[in-house]
Amino acid sequence: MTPAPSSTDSKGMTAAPAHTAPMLRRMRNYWIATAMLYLATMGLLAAQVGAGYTPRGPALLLSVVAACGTLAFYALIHFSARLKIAPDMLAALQSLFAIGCIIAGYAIAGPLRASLLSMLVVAIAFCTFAMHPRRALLLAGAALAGMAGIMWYLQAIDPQGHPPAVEAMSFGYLAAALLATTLLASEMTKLRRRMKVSKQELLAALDTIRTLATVDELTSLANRRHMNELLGAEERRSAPATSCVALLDLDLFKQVNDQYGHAVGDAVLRGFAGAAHGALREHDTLARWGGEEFLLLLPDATPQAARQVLERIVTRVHALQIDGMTPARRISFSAGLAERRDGEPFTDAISRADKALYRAKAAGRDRIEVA
Ligand SMILES: Nc1nc2c(ncn2[C@@H]2O[C@H](COP(=O)(O)OP(=O)(O)OP(=O)(O)O)[C@@H](O)[C@H]2O)c(=O)[nH]1
Repeated sequence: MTPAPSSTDSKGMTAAPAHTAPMLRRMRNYWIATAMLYLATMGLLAAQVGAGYTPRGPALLLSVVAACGTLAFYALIHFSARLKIAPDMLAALQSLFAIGCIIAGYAIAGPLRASLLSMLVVAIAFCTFAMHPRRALLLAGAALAGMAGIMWYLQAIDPQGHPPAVEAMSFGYLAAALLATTLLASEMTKLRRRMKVSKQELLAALDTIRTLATVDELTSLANRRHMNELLGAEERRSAPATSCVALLDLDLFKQVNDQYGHAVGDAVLRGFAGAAHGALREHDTLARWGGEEFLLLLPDATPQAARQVLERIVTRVHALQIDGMTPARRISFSAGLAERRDGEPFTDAISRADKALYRAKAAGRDRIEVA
């Protein structure tokens, strides 16, 4: 039998799964396991025939039916997507076929028939893992009904060979084993589902943590921690290349807060981040370094190229219009730009950029100073 992988939503509902490549591979793997089980059973059946416990004709017929059915199911798995057979349905059909074979085996097994009951338990355990618990329960019911039918038939036509009391007690054992297997396996299924949901929740939490660890909440730019990681990675980069860093600081931002309120101040920070981000080259990174201060990393950039990027930012920031601020109030920033010297740690380059920024502020703001 081929377990049908299925997806479970947040409410625990099981959706019909699509025929994905890994799922087909899994179905084929289960098919191989099932085919080996059939092969082993046929070998045992042949041994029973050899020992004279089982009649040759019915045993041969059952073996042929089992082999043809197994091959037919391989083809059905292969073409299941094209034939639009849901994996769950395929698993149910395979289970029914296996149950049918086992019941027929029981009918012809003679004194060894009780051994076939254990195979039925295995088949039902497979079903419970493979499909929705309700469907597995139905199949277990069908298996029990089928066994009850064949046992009744056998004791009716051959009470000597199949004493009614023995058949009834065997049925009792079978019913108890199937019930226990179904309950245990459905508990396992519930456990697996819970683990799957927990795994999804953990992955979502990990995603949130990763975002919190790298992104500044207000501006959605890289945060200081992430920028430090990027600077470290850039320092470790083997290719000798010229990189630049720039510190950007909004001008007279305290006045914005005081005059328009903190919420407008926040909107200015977001507006600045969006405008600046749009002016960057593909591999540049702008991070919120602190309050209204930003650090720009420009890998593989000469000071001239870095300056061009900063000037693009200036143009965009000057054009910013923030809701709640008088249109005449222009947003501006000052910047200190420094080239990273060969092999120098970024902290040194940033420190020079900071001094250049200080000079830009001292010189009247709204300007770029190169270290
Ligand atoms: N709205 C808002 N304000 C912030 C945030 N972080 C820092 N600030 C404010 O930014 C202001 C920075 O003020 P200052 O350091 O005096 O600098 P400035 O007014 O920009 O003056 P210069 O840098 O000299 O041009 C302070 O009033 C901080 O409260 C924030 O997340 N949101």
